[in-house]
Amino acid sequence: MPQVRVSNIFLVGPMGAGKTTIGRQLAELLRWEFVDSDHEIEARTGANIPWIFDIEGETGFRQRETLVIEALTQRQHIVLATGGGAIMRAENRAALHARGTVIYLETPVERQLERTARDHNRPLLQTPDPRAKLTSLLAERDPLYREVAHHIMPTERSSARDVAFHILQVLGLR
Ligand SMILES: Nc1ncnc2c1ncn2[C@@H]1O[C@H](COP(=O)(O)OP(=O)(O)OP(=O)(O)O)[C@@H](O)[C@H]1O
Ligand SMILES: O=C(O)C1=C[C@@H](O)[C@@H](O)[C@H](O)C1
Ligand SMILES: [Mg+2]
Repeated sequence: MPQVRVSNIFLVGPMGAGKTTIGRQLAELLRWEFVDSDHEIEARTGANIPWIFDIEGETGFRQRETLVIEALTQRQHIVLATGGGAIMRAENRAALHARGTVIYLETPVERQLERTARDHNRPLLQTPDPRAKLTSLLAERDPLYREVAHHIMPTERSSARDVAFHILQVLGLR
């Protein structure tokens, strides 16, 4: 089968999977532009994510997210870190799958908890039991991450740097 040329890399996965961290490193290694859909939503709205959730609810945030995914996936040679819930809408999954190579950063709940413990910018984790929340989100979303992905990369036992190199290797980019 002829190798398909990779023109974009889209990272999907749960909170704390390392999408932002690994995405930045990939972009640097490839000399491509790095874009983070959460940051883009904040920049376009002029408000941070907790504020958007407070004022517009999760539904308002998801509408903004779909507009941003639709716009960003039309670019070329970008590494895009998506928000953890970006795969919830079928239209987002369709745009991601068709317009780039989608990598699922597969990460167990224990690692997600460790990696998100010090950060309060994730409204869905402002709950008395973040472990239970991450567990139920992953149960609901894991099938969708798998559905949209072209490749699945475990992040549990590797540093962000090693995951980035492994992705380049799998995609034949180094
Ligand atoms: N493979 C890894 N090993 C150890 N730590 C990691 C790894 N990947 C990311 N981290 C660390 O975990 C934290 C969360 O990572 P990051 O913000 O990149 O996750 P994310 O997937 O973008 O989350 P979100 O969906 O909430 O935006 C950061 O402090 C980062 O340095
Ligand atoms: O998992 C989620 O639904 C979210 C993840 C973050 O990246 C942000 O997009 C927001 O906090 C929602
Ligand atoms: Mg992120």
